Amino acid sequence: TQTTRPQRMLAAVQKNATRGDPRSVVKAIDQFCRQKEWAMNVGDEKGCILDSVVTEVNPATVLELGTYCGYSTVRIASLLPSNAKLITLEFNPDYAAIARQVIAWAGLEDKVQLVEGASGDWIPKMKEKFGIETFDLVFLDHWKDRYLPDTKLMEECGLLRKGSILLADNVICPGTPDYLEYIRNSPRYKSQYFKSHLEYTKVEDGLEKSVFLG
Ligand SMILES: Cc1ccc(Cc2cc(O)c(O)c(C(=O)NC/C=C/[C@H]3O[C@@H](n4cnc5c(N)ncnc54)[C@H](O)[C@@H]3O)c2)cc1
Ligand SMILES: [Mg+2]
Repeated sequence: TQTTRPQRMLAAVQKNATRGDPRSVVKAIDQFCRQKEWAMNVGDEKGCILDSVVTEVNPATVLELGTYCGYSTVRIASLLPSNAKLITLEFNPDYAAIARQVIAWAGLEDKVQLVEGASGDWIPKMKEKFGIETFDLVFLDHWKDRYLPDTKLMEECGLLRKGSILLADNVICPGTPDYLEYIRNSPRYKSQYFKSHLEYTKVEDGLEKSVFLG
């Protein structure tokens, strides 16, 4: 029977990466996507920008929207201080199952809580279910038409504090026009665009980093 692309990506990790070595997991996925099959991971070029933002923020609490196969989950978690917590939401059970194994291969399961469910359902439960007051960093990389509603939901649920950072993937390609318009014109955010390329291609894309001003 035919395997899926995420299954083939996981096989590449288990074949080429060293257990417990997050950087080798990231490298194995990037090699798979460059040499074998393109997949919608944030990738190595935008991944370096992600790494620099995570390092600069040094967050104690991180929310990732859209785990997919766990590539950015591993990148982020590998840079977190020991007591930090990364919650990642994924509503596709097949992707979630692959991501759990990728995260485990990297040896990061203690830093990551993968929640199988929809962001719209789980954002309002963050305080009661996980004891989260606010998020220091949010990485948005799920369906592009959910960036804006979920950002408004996080505001309404009081999950953002003065200084919380939102980092959004794909603001050019596929594009998130309504989110960009809102976040760049809202007096409650200070935004900065990091020009880059769509993962594994020469097409323009970029990350939008926004600071919540309270
Ligand atoms: C035209 C065109 C097409 C594709 C591309 C290339 C391209 C490049 C990229 O970096 C991309 O991130 C994407 C992209 O579409 N990403 C969507 C990613 C979704 C993942 O998140 C999951 N999910 C989606 N909504 C939710 C939700 N509410 N709650 C919980 N999980 C959710 C899904 O289950 C997937 O695991 C596409 C470029 C241009
Ligand atoms: Mg993306």
